[in-house]
Amino acid sequence: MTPDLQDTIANIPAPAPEALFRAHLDTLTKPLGALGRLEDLAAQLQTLGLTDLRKAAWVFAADHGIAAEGVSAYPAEVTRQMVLNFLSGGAAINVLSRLHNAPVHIVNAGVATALDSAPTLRNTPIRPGSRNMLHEPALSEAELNEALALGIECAAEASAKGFNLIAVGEMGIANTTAASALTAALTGRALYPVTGRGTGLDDAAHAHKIAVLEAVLAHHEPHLTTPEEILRRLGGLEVAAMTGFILGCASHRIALIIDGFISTAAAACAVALAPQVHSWLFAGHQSQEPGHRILLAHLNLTPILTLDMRLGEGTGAVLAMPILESALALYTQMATFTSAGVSAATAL
Ligand SMILES: Cc1cc2ncn([C@H]3O[C@H](COP(=O)(O)O)[C@@H](O)[C@H]3O)c2cc1C
Ligand SMILES: O=C(O)c1cccnc1
Repeated sequence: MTPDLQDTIANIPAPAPEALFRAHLDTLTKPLGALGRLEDLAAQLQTLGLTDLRKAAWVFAADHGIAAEGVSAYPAEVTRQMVLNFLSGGAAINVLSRLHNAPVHIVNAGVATALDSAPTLRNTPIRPGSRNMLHEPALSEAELNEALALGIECAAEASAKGFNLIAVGEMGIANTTAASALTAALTGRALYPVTGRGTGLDDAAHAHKIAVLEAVLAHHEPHLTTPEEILRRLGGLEVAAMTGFILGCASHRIALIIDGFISTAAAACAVALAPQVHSWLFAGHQSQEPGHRILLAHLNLTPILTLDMRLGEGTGAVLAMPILESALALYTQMATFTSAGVSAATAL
């Protein structure tokens, strides 16, 4: 672990105890517990000191060497094409980010073909896509450290801009394959239950994706002994950058809304490296990818939304923002039984 990463992890603050905030929720003019999960979300926001929400989305993009094995329904060049779409404002994440006032920041962590610079693009590719993990680790040690450092730098930038609630998204054709490999390695589950159809594989292509993943894990298995090795061998440039970003944000008191399968795989790596980062995480939604439900359960995170989405980009995370804002508004603005002169529960 680099000194930078060690410092970042050491600086992740502990949340405040929850009891006082739960007690306040119980004084509000509603039956005890009647706001359900909104009460959990409100209490968590309070423990993190988030009393007003300053939102943004960060989307990390990179290509994947494993795409050469035919594991995605779409060609690898879609990664770059979608980054251009993000920059011109036409992707789903752009629409939702505009609607919910969460400006999108795009990071090129390793798209294979060069991209021109643009004001909303951090254009710092580490290498032209990850290596093909069927034959070698996805990243060298130096590349892993660079990608983690890139994420930590982006977190410092987010903090300097004053954001305190950030949706974490990604773009990288074949990255559900990386997420499945990471999920199997981190949870100990078999590949079949954690491998889905990604962008829409048919039965034969899905079976091929699982066979490729079996070979990948067989190749790396003896070396998957630490979270860093798991991330380095089975991850990717945008996954490692997201891992660094999540750790960095938490160290700056920025809460994260994680998105779908890939973003959650990065969060799982972050938690494996630094369990205390967990307090800073919200799960925006549960995607259709079967491995996502398994990974969320492994992380003990309850998704805010279930909309049967399977997109990524940070879309499910941004969609959860109005729910978090609602939870906070209820917590701060509702009258109490005393202030409103409403009778409390009858003791039966
Ligand atoms: C047009 C298009 C837009 C996307 N936006 C996100 N993804 C999503 O699909 C990819 C992962 O699926 P797989 O592992 O099957 O390639 C990622 O890039 C992810 O963000 C997209 C995919 C496509 C085709
Ligand atoms: O769960 C996701 O985020 C996801 C699923 C399929 C394809 N891309 C992303």
